[in-house]
Amino acid sequence: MELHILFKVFMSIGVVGFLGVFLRLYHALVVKPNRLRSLLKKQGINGPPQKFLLGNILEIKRPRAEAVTKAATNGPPAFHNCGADGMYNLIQESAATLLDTWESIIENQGGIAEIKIDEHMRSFAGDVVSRACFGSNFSRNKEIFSRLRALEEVASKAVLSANIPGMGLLPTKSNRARWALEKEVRALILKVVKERNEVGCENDLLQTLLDGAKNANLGQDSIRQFAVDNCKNIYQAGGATAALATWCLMLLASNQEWQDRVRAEALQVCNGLIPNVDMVLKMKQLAMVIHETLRLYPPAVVIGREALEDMKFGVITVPKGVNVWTSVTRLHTDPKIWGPDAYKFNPERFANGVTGACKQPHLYMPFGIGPRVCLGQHLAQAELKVLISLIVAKFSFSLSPKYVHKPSFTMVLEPGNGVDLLVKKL
Ligand code: HEM
Repeated sequence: MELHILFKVFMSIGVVGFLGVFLRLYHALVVKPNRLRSLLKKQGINGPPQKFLLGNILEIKRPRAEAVTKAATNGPPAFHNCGADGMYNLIQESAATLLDTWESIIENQGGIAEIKIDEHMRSFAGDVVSRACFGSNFSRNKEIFSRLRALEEVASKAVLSANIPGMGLLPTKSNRARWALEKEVRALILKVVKERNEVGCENDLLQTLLDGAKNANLGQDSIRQFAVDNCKNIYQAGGATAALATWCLMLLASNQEWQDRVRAEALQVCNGLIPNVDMVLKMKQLAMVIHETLRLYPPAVVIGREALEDMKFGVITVPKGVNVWTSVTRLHTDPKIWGPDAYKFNPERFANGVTGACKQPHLYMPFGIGPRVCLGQHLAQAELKVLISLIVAKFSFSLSPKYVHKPSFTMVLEPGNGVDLLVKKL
């Protein structure tokens, strides 16, 4: 082909590409914000609505298989074919690794050790979620966790610029890093899926998800997207459980009275045995502490829904296609709902469950609400109960003077500077 023709072809591709990028930016920067602003102005709204019960019409577009919904309501055993006792054994095995590590650190440091607990909690929660939900292929799971963690860090920085429309589309350094990581995570997850399809059936959550996608009458691309989205969700959920465990230990470290109460209960109920389902159900003080931790430091700070049709919330009209976000932290710390001590750590408020603790129990939503409520809520709470009861039975701990209170939002609400504890063996 002649040189000048080649030149013309390249020029036309360039012009079309440039026009495409320009139109996308114009829509994101000018058309969309103006349309939303005028809609909200018409309704006299200055900020997003904060308090309402999320209805069924506001939905997440991602499909959820029926079998997966069953897993959400049935509790931990539905994740794997090992039964309730097997699931508790699995959690206990992961916790044992953490306890052994702490014991040897304490021994090496002469009886009392300063431990930054965040990474330990992440390994524990990651270990449980991989084994409970994805069965085999542990090393690949580890790789996915580490890439997702990197993705969370990049994405959390992008949150700062998320309010500038169109920023997510520009090939900035952080956007390029995010796109590359997203591509990598997607490829890794699809590899896990492919390997599973080749190996055949197992009886775990991954299998439930894949069967659910196949039975949902979706096209090939949607099946792959369904698998990637749901697997990503579950891997990231390990991070939420780790954050919850970290906050819970921070609160027990700074509230010695509650640490003593939880320890006395764990020693009395478990009597040196590995906690099982019945024992965990008996630990009421621990349940109260976990509820209070989830109230003050809910790892998922917002719940989002998309309006699938125009709808009304009281005086507010939500047009089809608009995403609505509810601030969980705001609902959980509103003195009108929780009383004047709303910001105080007071697990006693949950002595009679959630209904006894607040005037409108549906506004307590650490695991979300409605048909898309968290799939792993029972697993996460079981994990935490087993881990904390084993820790308090073996160690006493207080906050290190190094600790700086800095709740930060990455993909979940985490202690921004980590949590350093002074730990000694009992
Ligand atoms: C402390 C730990 C956890 C917290 C605070 C948490 C919180 C949440 C929240 C707020 C949602 C959104 C619910 C809604 O939109 O109404 C959610 C969804 C979800 N969670 Fe969790 N989660 C945790 C642990 C887990 C674990 C361990 C798993 C894995 C087994 C898991 C799996 C999921 C899945 C698959 C969804 C999506 C459900 C759907 O879209 O249908 N979560 N979680």
